[in-house]
Amino acid sequence: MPMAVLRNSLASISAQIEPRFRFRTMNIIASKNRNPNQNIQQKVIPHCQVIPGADSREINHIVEETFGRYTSKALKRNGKGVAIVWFRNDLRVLDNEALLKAWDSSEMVLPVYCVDPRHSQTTYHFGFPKTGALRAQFLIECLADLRKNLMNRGLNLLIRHGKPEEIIPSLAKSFGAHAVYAQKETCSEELNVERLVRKNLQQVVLSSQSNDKSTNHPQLKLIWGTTMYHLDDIPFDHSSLPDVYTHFRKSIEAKCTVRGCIRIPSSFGPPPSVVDWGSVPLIEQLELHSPKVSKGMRFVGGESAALGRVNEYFWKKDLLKVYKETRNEMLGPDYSTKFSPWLASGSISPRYIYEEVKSYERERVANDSTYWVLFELMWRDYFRFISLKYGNSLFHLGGPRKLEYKWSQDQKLFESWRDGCTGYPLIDANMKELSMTGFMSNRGRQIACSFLVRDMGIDWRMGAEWFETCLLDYDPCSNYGNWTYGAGVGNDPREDRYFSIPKQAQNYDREGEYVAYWLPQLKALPKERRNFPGGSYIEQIVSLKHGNINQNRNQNDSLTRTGRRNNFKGKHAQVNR
Ligand SMILES: Cc1cc2nc3c(=O)[nH]c(=O)nc-3n(C[C@H](O)[C@H](O)[C@H](O)COP(=O)(O)OP(=O)(O)OC[C@H]3O[C@@H](n4cnc5c(N)ncnc54)[C@H](O)[C@@H]3O)c2cc1C
Ligand SMILES: Nc1ncnc2c1ncn2[C@@H]1O[C@H](COP(=O)(O)OP(=O)(O)OP(=O)(O)O)[C@@H](O)[C@H]1O
Repeated sequence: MPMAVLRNSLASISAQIEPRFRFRTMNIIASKNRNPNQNIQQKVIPHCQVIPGADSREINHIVEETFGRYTSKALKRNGKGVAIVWFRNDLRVLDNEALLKAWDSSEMVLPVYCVDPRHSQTTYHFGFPKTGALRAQFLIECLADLRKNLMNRGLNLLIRHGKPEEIIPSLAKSFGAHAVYAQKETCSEELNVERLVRKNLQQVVLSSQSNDKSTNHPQLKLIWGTTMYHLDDIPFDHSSLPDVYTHFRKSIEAKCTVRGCIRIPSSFGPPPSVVDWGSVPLIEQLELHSPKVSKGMRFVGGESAALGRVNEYFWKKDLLKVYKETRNEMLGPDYSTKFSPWLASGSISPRYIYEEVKSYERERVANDSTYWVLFELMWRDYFRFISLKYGNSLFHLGGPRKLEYKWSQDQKLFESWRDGCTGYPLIDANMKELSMTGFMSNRGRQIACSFLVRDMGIDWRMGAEWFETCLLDYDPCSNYGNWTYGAGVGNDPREDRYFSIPKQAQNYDREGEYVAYWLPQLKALPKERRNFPGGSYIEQIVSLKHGNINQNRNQNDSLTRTGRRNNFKGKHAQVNR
């Protein structure tokens, strides 16, 4: 059928069908006109790409359609008085159980976000900024969007600057709130705040008409909400969680199902009467300078943008079906989903992504790629549950296995890594992308981690804390979990996960496009030399533990030992994860 006829007939069908399917059909029309791998193959990467790419009209349309799909008119609330929702890393309206429970248990919901000054302090050991400017900007956008989506559903967002343990109990007292609902966290910094909020709520005495004195303090109700599989559904107590990811995955796949996203009412209102709802903070109020992303990807914060990105990656560009083949690339928006910044801030629920994958499998295709996104989301779940099992040892030098290695804290080496001046283009390009955009591919993160800990022998916590500063998708469990894994102190069944730079460059940046994008001085070199520039680039700060880069231009996996550092025991296997 000629394309114009196909387009007309699809458009006329789409006019007669349900809005949800109409929207997707139009996307099929768009994607039928182009090669789905076009962006991946051409690799003409413009200077700065906004993610998602859709304009605000299109995003609003997606948000309206999606919210409509998850709205139920049959929901009725059953409570009395006021309940507070304390938003933390769950900055969304859809599939937010804390919000729904607060609505259900009250006549009025007060949604609150506390801009915690501790997030503007420094990381635990090495004193880097706790939140870099790029993530701060992303979070500011998340808050603005959350407020907008709450207002569209009859509420607002109260924004206060200060510690939750001071603000929340004081609001509970002023509004006579009987309960505070919030998403449960698992790491000690957040647990400490939960403990203090609960303690201070105990000091608040409500002038309740109830005779039952035990219910006279506002209750803190912590709701599980971060993972794809619910904590209550996994087939083991967290203390007996399998240490090895594959055992964990097989067990949950065999024994659990993912719960459906919850339905929401058409309005969460009315809101309580509030004199001043507070403004969304300006970046300067967080003592940071406004960041400008001039190159690479610029992620837009918020639930609306997150829904836009899911729509773009799955339906509009039709990229889900090739995810497994492209996910190890490093350049541009299309090789992987880029969902992580929104998942980390809770702007999107992993269960929503699960449901979209299942719809895609029904409506388009089910293959290894569609499964693999869920496989990766199970990694995310795994690290979250591992943090429950191992507590603070995830952050300790010896990791969950309490292994002792000799680590260096050489400042000069560390700074060359951090600033992207090691003399290894693949490392330098990745580190520049991280500091300029707040993002780095999974491939890049594994290589940069391996280089820091294995080639430089640097204390892995320095790398993890630098990632904590910079990453838009910083999540304590995924970040420290992956770092302990990469440093060989986590639960990796392989003894030594060494990533050889020559081999990684050959496999994942053969033409040197990635390094030339971030290090334009390499553009003039022949493609095959960009990753191996020799004297045309800055001097290498260390030699590689396995295989000198200059000797290995055409050699994939030389195991020449330089003997420079030998901090690790065990066999040095080179791996491709
Ligand atoms: C040293 C190191 C540090 C990391 N720190 C973080 C972090 O702080 N926050 C974070 O979200 N991810 C972290 N990751 C995991 C992974 O690199 C990112 O989740 C991924 O690159 C995000 O891009 P994406 O959304 O396009 O991923 P996709 O490839 O599209 O994967 C889909 C989703 O699966 C999840 N996922 C994929 N790989 C992993 C993984 N290895 N561990 C946990 N979840 C995964 C993410 O939620 C991701 O959004 C780290 C990995 C390494 C090696
Ligand atoms: N959300 C988080 N982000 C970053 N780091 C975190 C987070 N939660 C906890 N940590 C880290 O967990 C560690 C807790 O260390 P802390 O000293 O308080 O406890 P501990 O287990 O008693 O350690 P130690 O026995 O070494 O004193 C710190 O490194 C802290 O930064």
